[in-house]
Amino acid sequence: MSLSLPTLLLVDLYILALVGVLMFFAWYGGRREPTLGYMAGMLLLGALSTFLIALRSFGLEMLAIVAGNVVVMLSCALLWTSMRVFAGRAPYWPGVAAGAVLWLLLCLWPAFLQSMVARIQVHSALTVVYCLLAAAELWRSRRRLEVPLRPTLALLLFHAGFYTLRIFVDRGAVPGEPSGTYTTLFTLLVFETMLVAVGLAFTTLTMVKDRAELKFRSAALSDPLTGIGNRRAFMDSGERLLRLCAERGEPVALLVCDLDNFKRLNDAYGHPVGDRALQEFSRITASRMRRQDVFGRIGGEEFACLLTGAGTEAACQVAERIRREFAEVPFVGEGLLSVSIGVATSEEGGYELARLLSLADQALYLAKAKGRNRIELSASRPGHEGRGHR
Ligand SMILES: Nc1nc2c(ncn2[C@@H]2O[C@H](COP(=O)(O)OP(=O)(O)OP(=O)(O)O)[C@@H](O)[C@H]2O)c(=O)[nH]1
Repeated sequence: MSLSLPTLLLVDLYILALVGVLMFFAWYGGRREPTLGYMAGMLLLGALSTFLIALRSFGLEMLAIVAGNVVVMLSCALLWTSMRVFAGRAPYWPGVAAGAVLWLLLCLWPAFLQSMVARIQVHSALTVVYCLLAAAELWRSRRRLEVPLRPTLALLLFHAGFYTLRIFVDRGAVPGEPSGTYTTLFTLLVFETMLVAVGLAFTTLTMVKDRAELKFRSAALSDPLTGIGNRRAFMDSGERLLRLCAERGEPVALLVCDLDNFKRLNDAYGHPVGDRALQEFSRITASRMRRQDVFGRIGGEEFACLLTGAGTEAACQVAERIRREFAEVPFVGEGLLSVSIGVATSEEGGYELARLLSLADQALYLAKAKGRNRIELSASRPGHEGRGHR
């Protein structure tokens, strides 16, 4: 099977323009994610460069060599910029222009213009540099980005490798010799570049979509005021943790914490002060949690903590530290800040979250009834009276 170069150039032009336009609409019609905007620019400039390079067959050699390659360099630079903005950095415009400017300057030098090998080597080297820069942008931010980057990185490195090979292999069309080898190489090059560009468009779109989903998911699970998990997050993670602990036979304790007289605090000092109290409580309690524990805001001024490996005594110690530390926070309206905590453990409630919550709620109710700013244990065990701690 043989591929005719003019046909391939036509297909290349059509595909890059089509994917570029689709990418443009993905950017324009969506949330104007800049990564997609630069990627659309990369594809549309790619299509334009194919058009300019194809003009060579119509005798417009200089236009193809000078303008065609300037556009290629700008297209590569936009690929790098697309990855750069995805990684959260601003575009670096001198870097974007550098490849195109260098090409233009070299074209002022007749020896360069006349040497096909030199042109191939410079063109390939600049392509490799932009691809490696794009890959480096993703690689340096790989931990922060939290979405799969491997397909994009693989395509960038494959393309960089392909063009590195070209530097050593492609000698261009040798005058006086049949141009068969050069044409085959060039055809392969156009084909590879087209596939990589389309592949990158697809993987970039996927990365952007994955990140948006991640953002929505974490927004749906976190409480914007305190930054900790909300009720849904607590219930989801709590159920998971309880299943794990049940399998291991590990004890678990649940603390349900409710700030005291919170309505009075709000009424006396205003909601912003109430909000600060909630933030302060979250900060103190979060600092008492271990990595495997689950902590969340399950209601307006109600919080819950699931403590792994904790029996009654350990749970009461943690609860008492939280209660004391919160009561000692220097705050407006001295004497107003306090918390009541109800404690239930897997010993009496088993590993069912709803049951543990109900037992801890009963204990909390007892704590409120006994004057607030105290800790009460669930009284569900036979012969066990709710015990107050203060
Ligand atoms: N500032 C602020 N207030 C909130 C928020 N969510 C709920 N509240 C308030 O918390 C108060 C809860 O009041 P109550 O349920 O009567 O509880 P309380 O005043 O703490 O009384 P006890 O629990 O019995 O000590 C209400 O006034 C709510 O408006 C919030 O995000 N910010």
